[in-house]
Parts: sequence; structure tokens; C-alpha cells
Amino acid sequence: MSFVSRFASPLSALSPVMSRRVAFPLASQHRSFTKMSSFTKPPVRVAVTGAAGAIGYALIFRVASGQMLGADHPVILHLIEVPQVEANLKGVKMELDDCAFPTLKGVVCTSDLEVGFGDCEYAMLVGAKPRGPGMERSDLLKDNGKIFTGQGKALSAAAKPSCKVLVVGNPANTNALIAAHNSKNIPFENFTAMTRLDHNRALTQIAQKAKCDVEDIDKFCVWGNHSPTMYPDLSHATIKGTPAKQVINDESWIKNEFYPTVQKRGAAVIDARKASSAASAANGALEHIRDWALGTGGKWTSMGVVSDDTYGLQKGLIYSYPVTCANGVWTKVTGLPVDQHSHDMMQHTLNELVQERDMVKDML
Ligand SMILES: NC(=O)C1=CN([C@@H]2O[C@H](COP(=O)(O)OP(=O)(O)OC[C@H]3O[C@@H](n4cnc5c(N)ncnc54)[C@H](O)[C@@H]3O)[C@@H](O)[C@H]2O)C=CC1
Ligand SMILES: O=C([O-])CC(=O)C(=O)O
Repeated sequence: MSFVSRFASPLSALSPVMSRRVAFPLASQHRSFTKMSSFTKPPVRVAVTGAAGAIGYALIFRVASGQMLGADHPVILHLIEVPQVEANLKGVKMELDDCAFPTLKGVVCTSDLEVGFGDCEYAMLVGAKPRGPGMERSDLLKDNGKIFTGQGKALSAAAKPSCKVLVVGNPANTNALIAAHNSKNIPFENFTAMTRLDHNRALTQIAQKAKCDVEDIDKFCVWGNHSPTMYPDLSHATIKGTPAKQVINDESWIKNEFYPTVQKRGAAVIDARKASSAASAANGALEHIRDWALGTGGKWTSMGVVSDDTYGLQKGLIYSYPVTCANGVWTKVTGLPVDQHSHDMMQHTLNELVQERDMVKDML
């Protein structure tokens, strides 16, 4: 079952997949066509899985309002849920309608993956089981991993070949690896995992310790897995141009407070909130895609992207690196000096990703 409304595009603009599978309520198009006139850019299709879940609900209104791709860029949202929850999307769509966002040119609600990913230029793969207290994210691999084989295949069949994919569902890095392997028509480089939430968490910890603003911090990054083995690396970071370690001047804080606070922040939120991070995760997802699409202006951010053998790492995993983005392309920051401590931290998180990959070999 699928329902579609406020379509801005003429039917002829849709791929055969979309036009084959989706029924179009023509009467609902009138308002969208009227609104189209104020935009020069054509609407872009953005798919969000798990759209009725906690992160999905915190994310889609912001995407619809233009906070992700810009107030000048209209979007058509493709909301994807499991069949049992698909009916709830009707209520979500009603609320989206009730916001009257000028940038929102259509909403597709579906549990059919090929309809959901049809002609999409961005896919935000949020839908998956969250962990509960006492679990590690990798405990979710068995249940969640299989979601991403089907979603990889459906993306390959139905999305634009240039589709940019962000995996949020945990364990995000290895789920992104599974999706990338199952999606032959979309380049591996287009599959990314979210470590932006970890990056943002770290920025606030640093700013609070150094009594500076988050925007005073440059060249901070998170390496590796979105898990407690991640390496929040201060060794290249600066605060208003001065090395961050010099400003902080407290090695014990870095190792004994900063690292564990960032590495275990997800669990701390679960303990406090009795549910995993949702609004901050949605914010991280939005900023990940926003920066990938619109650029970082030379600033570093952290993204889980396909690994290579630089920095003594192994090829072919989804590993978080420092990146800059421009013209819709992410680029790893290369040539950084890596001291023994950083090397050990980077290898430790790499080893965990190798183990996770080995656990899902049959899905790759
Ligand atoms: N990478 C990161 O930094 C973070 C990742 N997460 C992860 O994000 C995921 C979602 O978290 P929440 O939204 O809080 O969970 P939630 O349980 O509130 O919502 C998940 C939604 O996904 C839907 N869903 C499940 N399987 C699906 C499928 N195959 N296709 C489409 N929809 C599907 C469910 O019906 C549900 O509505 C979890 O795996 C969580 O661990 C959460 C926070 C941060
Ligand atoms: O910890 C969790 O399970 C949710 C998550 O990934 C995070 O908040 O970083």
C-alpha cells in the first residue's frame, strides 16, 4: 500500500518504477503546481526509512522546512515504514500538510521499498531497532543487518544512481557496508554512516572544558566505528587557531573524561531518558546530509565513509574519517601525522569493524 499527495512533478518526470507502482490523486496536485512558481530549482526526492519512529519524527519536519537542503530547494518526502506501521504515516503526513511548508512539494508514504526509493537523490536509512539498556550497538547486528540487504537492493533498483545514502540505524557503519555491497548501481562512495552525532557531542564537551564557543573549534574528528571504540581525536584540533591540547592543558581529562564521555554518550542518554537519542540524532543526520550536499566551506567534519589503506587502515570498511565536503562530494583529509597513541586508537576501532564485517560476511 502507498499513498501520495501534493505531487509537484508531472507524471512524465517520474521513472518507470514510480509511474508503474504509484497511484496519483490528480486533484491534490493543484496546490503544489501553484507553489512551484516561487522556486527555480526542481524538487528533490528525499527518502527516510523509519519515518514514524522517534528519530524519523524529529527529522522529517526539519527536512520538509528546508533546513537540510536550503530554503530555496523544494523537496518531495518519501516516508518509508514497515507494513505494520505504515498506517501511522497517514497521521505524520497530515501534520506535514498542516505545517504548509513552502519547500514541501509532495509526500509519498509507503512500505514498498522500490516506491519509497523511487528516483530519490537522498536516502536516510533510519529505520531499525534501537538498543535498550545494557546492550551494545553490535548486539543489533543480527536483527538489523538483514534490513540493509533488502534496502541496498531496492536502492539499486529504484533510486537515482547518484543517490547519496546515509545510514543511521545501528550498528550504522556495518549496516552501511551491507547496503553498499547490495547496491550494485550506486557507487560505494555514496554509502555513508553517521558519526556526526559523536562529532557534535565532542564539540560541546571541548567547548565546555575550554570555555569557548563550538564554532571556535577546528580540525576535530572522530575516527572509526560509531561505538565505544571510536577515537575522538584532539591531536589536530585547534581552538581559535591554538592547538586544542595546549588550550585544554589537561591530558588526564582528555583520556579519562573526554574519551569515555563521547564514546559512551549514547548509553548515558539511554540511561537518563529511557530511550535512545532521537532529536540530537536527527540533528546529526540533517547536518551530515546538509554538509555533504552544500559543503563545509573547508571545515572538517566526521563521516563514516569507505576506508582505504592510508593511515595504516584496511580497505573496504565503513570507517569514520575527517572529511571536507564541496560540490556534493566528500573528501578525506589526508597526510595527517599519526602518533603512536592515535595509531593504537585508530587500529582498535578498526579491529572492531573487521570483526563486525566478519559477522555479516554472508550478507555482503
Ligand atoms: N548512528 C547514530 O548516531 C544513531 C543511531 N541510532 C539508531 O537509529 C535507529 C532508529 O532509532 P529510533 O528512531 O530511536 O527507533 P524507533 O524504534 O523509535 O523507530 C524506528 C522506526 O523504524 C521502523 N523500521 C524498522 N524496520 C524498518 C524497515 N525495515 N524499514 C523501514 N522502517 C523500519 C520502525 O517501525 C520504527 O518506526 C536505531 O537503530 C538506533 O539505534 C540512534 C541514535 C543515533
Ligand atoms: O546509543 C545508541 O544506541 C543510540 C546511538 O547510536 C547514539 O545515541 O549514539
